[in-house]
Amino acid sequence: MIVKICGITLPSQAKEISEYGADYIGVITYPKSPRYIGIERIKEIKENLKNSKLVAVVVNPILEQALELLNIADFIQFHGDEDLDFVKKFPKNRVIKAIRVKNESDLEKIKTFKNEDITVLVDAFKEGVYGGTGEMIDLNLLKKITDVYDKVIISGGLSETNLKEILNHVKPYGVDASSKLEVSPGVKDLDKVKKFIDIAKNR
Ligand SMILES: O=C(O)c1ccccc1N[C@@H]1O[C@H](COP(=O)(O)O)[C@@H](O)[C@H]1O
Repeated sequence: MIVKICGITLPSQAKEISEYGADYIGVITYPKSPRYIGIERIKEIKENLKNSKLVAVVVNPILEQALELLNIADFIQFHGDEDLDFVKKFPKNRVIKAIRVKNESDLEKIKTFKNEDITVLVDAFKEGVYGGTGEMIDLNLLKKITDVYDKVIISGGLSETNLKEILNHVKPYGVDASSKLEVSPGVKDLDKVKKFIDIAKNR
């Protein structure tokens, strides 16, 4: 199972979390996020990754900017209102399409990307906030989602205190956490991060 730790802003923390075994390290390129970092800091973080892949999280990007990010990042995560036509302009094996889930009707959106073999990340929907909300998707809905598609990374309020229970109910393609593992926006609590990775890796 893929373990992604997102909202990383500090190269030193990227290094330590990568060395501890995170498969993916996520950075936020959305300027309105308190975890936003610019291209130079993204490059510094990339230089500090051991075996982890770098995921650049975007929200409704300009096409050229998003394509440029793929010169640095291994994956681009579309976390806004991007539709399938836009997402298909990118190599599908380097794309993660985030779907902010409100209710069961969003299963149709997930199937749309499943039909194109595009990896999906599900996050909790919150009006007016694109991500990093710390809010969870209902566990029964998460079960329905992971029954519909095997290439789903689950996110939204995941933490070292709730992950074990969640994994007793669902076996997702991956897990992704950010705000619940922080001491402040963009600054991770490394003990919490390590506990999260240990639980996800069942070690
Ligand atoms: O983290 C953010 O600030 C953010 C801003 C805009 C789009 C996505 C963002 N983060 C993504 O949201 C998930 C879930 O976050 P959380 O664990 O509930 O805090 C996070 O993993 C990022 O991929």
